[in-house]
Amino acid sequence: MENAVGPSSPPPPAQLAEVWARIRGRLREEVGEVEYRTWLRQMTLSAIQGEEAVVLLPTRFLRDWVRGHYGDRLRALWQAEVPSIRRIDFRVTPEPRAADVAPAALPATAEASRQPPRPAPLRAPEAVEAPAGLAEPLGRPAPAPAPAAEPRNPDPRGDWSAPLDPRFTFDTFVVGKPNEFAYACARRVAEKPASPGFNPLFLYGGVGLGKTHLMHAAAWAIRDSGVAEGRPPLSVAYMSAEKFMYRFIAALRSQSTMEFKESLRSVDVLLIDDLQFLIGKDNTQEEFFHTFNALVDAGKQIIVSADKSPSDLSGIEDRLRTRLGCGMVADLHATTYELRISILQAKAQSQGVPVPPKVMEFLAHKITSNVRELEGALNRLIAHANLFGRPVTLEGAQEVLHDILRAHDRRVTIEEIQKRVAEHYNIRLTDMSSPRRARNVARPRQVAMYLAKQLTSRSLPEIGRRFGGRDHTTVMHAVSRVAELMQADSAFAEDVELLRRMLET
Ligand SMILES: Nc1ncnc2c1ncn2[C@@H]1O[C@H](COP(=O)(O)OP(=O)(O)OP(=O)(O)O)[C@@H](O)[C@H]1O
Repeated sequence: MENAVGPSSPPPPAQLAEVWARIRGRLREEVGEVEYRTWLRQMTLSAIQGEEAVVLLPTRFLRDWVRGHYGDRLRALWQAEVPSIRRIDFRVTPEPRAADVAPAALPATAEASRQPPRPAPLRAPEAVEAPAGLAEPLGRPAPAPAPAAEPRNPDPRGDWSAPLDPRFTFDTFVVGKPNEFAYACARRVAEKPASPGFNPLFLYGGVGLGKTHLMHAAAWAIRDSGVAEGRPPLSVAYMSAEKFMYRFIAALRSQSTMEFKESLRSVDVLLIDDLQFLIGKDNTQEEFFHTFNALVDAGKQIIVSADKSPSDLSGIEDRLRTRLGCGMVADLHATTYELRISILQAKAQSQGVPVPPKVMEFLAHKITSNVRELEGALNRLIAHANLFGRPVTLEGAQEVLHDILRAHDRRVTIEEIQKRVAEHYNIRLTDMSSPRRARNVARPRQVAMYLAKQLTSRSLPEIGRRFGGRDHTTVMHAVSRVAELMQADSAFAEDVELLRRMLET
């Protein structure tokens, strides 16, 4: 469903750079800023060779780590964009970097000499910058896949499940008080899909608490439910609400809405993640509403996730809200200390690395915001221990995680930052999340985003969400713009520094 280019051939280089930027962006959103920066930032796309994407990493250690931990996910993301790509070949970047010299001049390192000659490297941007003059009301990148790059489902019963995350199964989900109800509902749906009272299953809760994990787990189970008896896997379509909107708009532009509708309505299970991003998009909501009805009427299961319950989602049409709430609504609560400990134990065990209980207690006390961050911190510790061949210790943890821990110690919330900045510039608090772009509102908003990045450990996507559902590229743009302005304008810099000091004390 997520395919952005034709199934048979890779796109031309310019489009490929965009595809790669999208894949990295998606990964960054999924793993969070800390994990992305630690492991994935230095990844470059070298070439497409037949069914393989060649991805370079600067060291052997990083290459092995990325291949082991993100290899399947990257392959799934590639396949969703370019179905002809079936494998990823992770290699170590030769010295000097292939970008700087012609392939013939590459030194014959043992690594390089085992590998086939490398076509000219493709350098993709780190992330898509926020386009100037954005037309889209919430400040996300304009939805503009060219008609030529339209998604096509080669086979309506084909493998829609490629974008499902192989790590997100029931087996790897740790159950505790805060999520046991949602877990039980997902299990029930997996056992008896589309039963009345459980269709749709609407999962909601704060950032990084396991909504996506649970919806994927249910989808995997439904998909493979008949396989043991020799039946083929069922078809599952998974996409974010944002992607649904992009695809729908692209289909409208290329006059292929019928195909879009038919292909979607032919799936057995439909998963829509982060439904809050459909807010205010009337046409898309209308289309979603019809797809929703068609699937439920045909006895297919729908699972939806959002950051709020149906009744609290503003900007959603009433009839859709009613439809969304008419199945089972289950929330995932903030984690407890006990659940965080259990999750850490399970994750450490699955990686086969001994982590002393003291370190787990320390992490569970310090990193309380969400599971994604907790997981990212643990992964970082384990990687450092592997890298230097040392055991994980409390002292080591304090050193390795000092940046994350510092941010958590300050305990400044994004809401406090927004409030302080709004007061300081004398604008309304609601303007922090409004679509207004007048300079007198937009600049303070950028300052607040900048401070949120500096003073909290929230990832860019999380910050974007708190500012009216904006995209992470908008936050990135705000952060660099404010930094630039601070360099150029000392009065502005003093102002921002003053705000920072007020918030820190
Ligand atoms: N109970 C749990 N057991 C094991 N892993 C968990 C649990 N809850 C969350 N995680 C892990 O935390 C990470 C974030 O979870 P997930 O992506 O499902 O969160 P989410 O609620 O969908 O977040 P978002 O609001 O950002 O979409 C994933 O790696 C997931 O596997």
